Formats: sequence, structure tokens, C-alpha cells
Amino acid sequence: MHIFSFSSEEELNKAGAKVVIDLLMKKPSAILGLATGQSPVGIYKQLVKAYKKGIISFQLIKTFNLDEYIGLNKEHPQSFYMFMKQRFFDHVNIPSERSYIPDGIAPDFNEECIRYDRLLNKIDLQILGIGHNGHIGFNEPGNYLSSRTHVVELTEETRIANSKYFSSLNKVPTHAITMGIGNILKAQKIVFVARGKEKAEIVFQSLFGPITTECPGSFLQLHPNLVVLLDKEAASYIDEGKIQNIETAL
Ligand SMILES: N[C@@H]1[C@@H](O)[C@H](O)[C@@H](COP(=O)(O)O)O[C@@H]1O
Repeated sequence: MHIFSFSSEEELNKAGAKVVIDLLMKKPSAILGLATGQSPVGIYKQLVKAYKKGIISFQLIKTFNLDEYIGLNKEHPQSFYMFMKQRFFDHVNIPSERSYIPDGIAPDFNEECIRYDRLLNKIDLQILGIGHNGHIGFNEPGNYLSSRTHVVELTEETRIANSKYFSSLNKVPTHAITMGIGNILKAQKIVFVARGKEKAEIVFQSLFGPITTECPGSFLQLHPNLVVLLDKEAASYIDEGKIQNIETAL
């Protein structure tokens, strides 16, 4: 595990984008796993900049998003599809048929989970954030975790946290489809991003606490190629000796 912390947002975002750019330079047909939430948005912005400068092309890549709300169609302003479209897909040259996201209004969700799992080729690089309660994708804390794509009931805590995107809490969907922990851990490399003081404890628990279904992020400790990008606040519980110098490492 390589942990880096940054005093500037821009440096963190540039470091995250650099991991993607380096991969695309080596493998223009790379498969990217993408995440919603505020944490990765700055990285997407840097990637859009790099595309506009002609540094990289997304023509040959494929993308798979982690999750989608159940009950929201693609055009719904709060769907994760729309989130990605507005912040990333519309600004780069990813052919739309190569960007996959679970279908939140599928007629049969069991079938949809099976379909998504079949589509999921081996992800080269997964970009990942974390919820305040330790969820990754929408794998919520509890007595068990699922390995494959599945339907999940969102916790009250998650619905409240995500209600900032909706007009009221009762508009936040109660369920979602998410890749499972196994899908996430199968990625060749994971770039895990977290920002802010309110993430400091869960980031510490995830990276150094016991591996437990009560903290889905703790399963990241099992991944052999994990790059952790934190701002100073999110890194504040971590011993400085465990944090690497970006200049020498990336
Ligand atoms: N399903 C997503 C997660 O993938 C994301 O990690 C989390 C944190 O979002 P933020 O980065 O805005 O804190 O939000 C959502 O619930």
C-alpha cells in the first residue's frame, strides 16, 4: 500500500490523474473503474484538461461505474449516470457505448446484476472513494458483504449523507445496485481517494483497523496494488512514517 497526503487539492487531483494518464500511455485500451461522489471529481477535471491539451485520448478505453441508484433512470438529474456524464463523459472522447453503469430501472434486478458481472472485464484501474460509514461503492457495513454485483438497501446514514444532492431525504432512493467487494478487489490497481477531516477516522480504520464487514473499506488492505491519495485532513489519523513522498514514488 502506498499512502500519499497533499496540502493542496490541485496536487492531489494531479497525482490521481497522473496514475490514469500513465496507464493510458502504456495501454490506450485500458479498462477504468469509475466512482461518483465528490472525492474523484477533481481527478476527472484534470483528466478533461489533459484530454483538451491533447495529452491523452479516451477513444479506446472502457469504463465501468461502481454503482447506480435503483429507481432513477439515466436522465434523472441525480442518477450516477448523469453525474458522470456532466462531470466527465461529456467532456472527453469516450464513445458512449463503452461507458457502462448499472441500469437503475432494469425490469429484473437479479438479471441486471448477472448482466453487469458478465460485462465486467478485468478492470485495470479502479478509482474509489469511501462513504462516512466505510462503504465502498455502495457496499454498506453489516454482518456480511457480497462479492459480486448485487442489490443493496442503503443505510439511513448513507441516505442522509447523499441527501445533499436531492431536494429532500425522502427523494433519496432506498436501494442501489453496486459492484461487490470481489469485483472491486479484482481490479489490477486501485486509486483510493478521500478528503476532509470527517473522513480521517474511517480512512484510518479502513487502512489500519481490523478487516471486518463492519467497515467494507478495510478489505482494501487485502489489495496488492493500492494507491491512497488523501488531503492533510483525511490523513490526520495516520502516522507520518506511513506516508510516502510523492516526488520519489509516483
Ligand atoms: N456510492 C458513492 C460512493 O462510491 C462514494 O465513495 C461515496 C462518498 O462520496 P464523497 O466522495 O462525496 O464523500 O458516495 C456515494 O455513496
